[in-house]
Amino acid sequence: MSLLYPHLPSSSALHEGTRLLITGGIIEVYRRVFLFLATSVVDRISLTASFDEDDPMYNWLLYWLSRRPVWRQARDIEVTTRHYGLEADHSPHPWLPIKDDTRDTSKAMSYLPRVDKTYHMWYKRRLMLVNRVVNSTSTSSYARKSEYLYIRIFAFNHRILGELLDEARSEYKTAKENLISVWASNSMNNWINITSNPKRTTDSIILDPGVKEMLLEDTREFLDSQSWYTARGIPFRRGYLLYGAPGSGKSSTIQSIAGALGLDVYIVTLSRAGLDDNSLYELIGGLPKRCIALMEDVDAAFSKGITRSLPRSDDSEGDAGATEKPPLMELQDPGARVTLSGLLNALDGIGAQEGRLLFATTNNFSALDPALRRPGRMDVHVEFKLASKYQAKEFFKCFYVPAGRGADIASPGPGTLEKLLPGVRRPHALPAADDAVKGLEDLAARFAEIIPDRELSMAALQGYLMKYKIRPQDAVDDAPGWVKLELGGEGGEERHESE
Ligand SMILES: Nc1ncnc2c1ncn2[C@@H]1O[C@H](COP(=O)(O)OP(=O)(O)OP(=O)(O)O)[C@@H](O)[C@H]1O
Repeated sequence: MSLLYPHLPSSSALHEGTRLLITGGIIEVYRRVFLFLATSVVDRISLTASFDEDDPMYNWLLYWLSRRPVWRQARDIEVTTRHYGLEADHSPHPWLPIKDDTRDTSKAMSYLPRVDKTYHMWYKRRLMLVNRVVNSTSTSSYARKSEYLYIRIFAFNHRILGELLDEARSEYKTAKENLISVWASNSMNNWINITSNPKRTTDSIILDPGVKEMLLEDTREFLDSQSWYTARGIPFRRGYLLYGAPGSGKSSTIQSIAGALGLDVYIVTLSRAGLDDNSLYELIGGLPKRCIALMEDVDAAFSKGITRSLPRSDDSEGDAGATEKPPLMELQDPGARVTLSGLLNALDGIGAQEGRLLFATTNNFSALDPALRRPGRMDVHVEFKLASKYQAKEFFKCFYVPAGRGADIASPGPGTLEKLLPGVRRPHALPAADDAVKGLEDLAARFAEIIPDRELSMAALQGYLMKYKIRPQDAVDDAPGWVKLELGGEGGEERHESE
């Protein structure tokens, strides 16, 4: 002990040590209290909202963020070709140093907040913190990354957040005005925006007179009549079955209707691997309020065809049968397990989304189960046939004077007619607009005379005219030879000549 004694701290050193300890403790307590108070104050004067990437709002906000001037000064940013569902949006990006070339086929770029970094910016004179986070979930069977966006705004109430969301939504909607978004489901049963296409004008779809107008009027009227349906207790949904020849414009018509109504298209692929009755039910239940649900080639999803032998005259019986009998349909894809009754339930069961337009297409109408095509599920049936002479003529005109350019022909600027109708040989010199229109009319009429009625598809006509993009006269001159070839030689020619 006497040996240790000189190494023990003196009483004054002990005193100093204790003092230091207590002072440190007090400072730490103050620090914690300060932090606690600061956090409570910040929590009271700010609000935080989180957005999941699977939610459309996430895209609205990312698009809105990408167009803020804050990125001009930021030193740590993500440069991306992400398109937020606006792939075909070519509006110039305000803050990009590199100008997008519209002829460039590569994707447009934009700036974004980098993942796991917090950015400060001002919104309507309020401080706003933006943070993007990626969470990974992995189980033995799958690994998935999901992205979240956190926005903290210093404000006492939700008004400013509401204004921000409204602004983001309307900026996004404006950018999307001329586009339609196409959605499909992923293996996790979430709707993913796969692309967005420029709207196709209804003028560019050439159907028999009245068909397009009927479809447009019917869909518009349906969307405007929710209260009518509610008052009568009729489920507010409507199904359209477009059937007939391949390449006759079924899908294109649906696209143009979606554009005209401003609705997004949600593709339901019944043969998707891993899709079963429950997930189909869930998927259809997760459709937004107003949209077009599209089931293409609805018969082809089932390898044995929809051939249940039920009396066609009594569809209600067939309907009951659909739930009682085991389904006779099997899917081509062994991984997919949707049954007929599962499909019927998803279409009009309790979980079926109200307010949606369902479009189904098929090349084989008679292969569809009567229960699937009965009114209530498919209310409107439209047959798409091979091209008529009327369609051939109108399509020819539309092909050489794209929709919306008719006005240019009526009052052409310098050189417009040469550009629009480069190959039309007119009897009189340009720029006589009447002559140009007449020249095109004459060519279109000659073309329609050559095309046999209901023997070639519109897609085939389009494919042929594509070879004569700016040579309408040659397209007409060469048409007889092409028709002969298409219809299989002499027989084709005889058929044509006999008309
Ligand atoms: N009636 C039409 N009017 C204008 N273009 C058409 C028409 N029909 C077909 N086309 C053109 O032909 C191509 C194929 O058309 P679309 O895919 O709409 O046919 P579909 O009937 O859906 O074919 P499928 O049954 O094989 O899916 C499109 O590029 C489209 O522009």
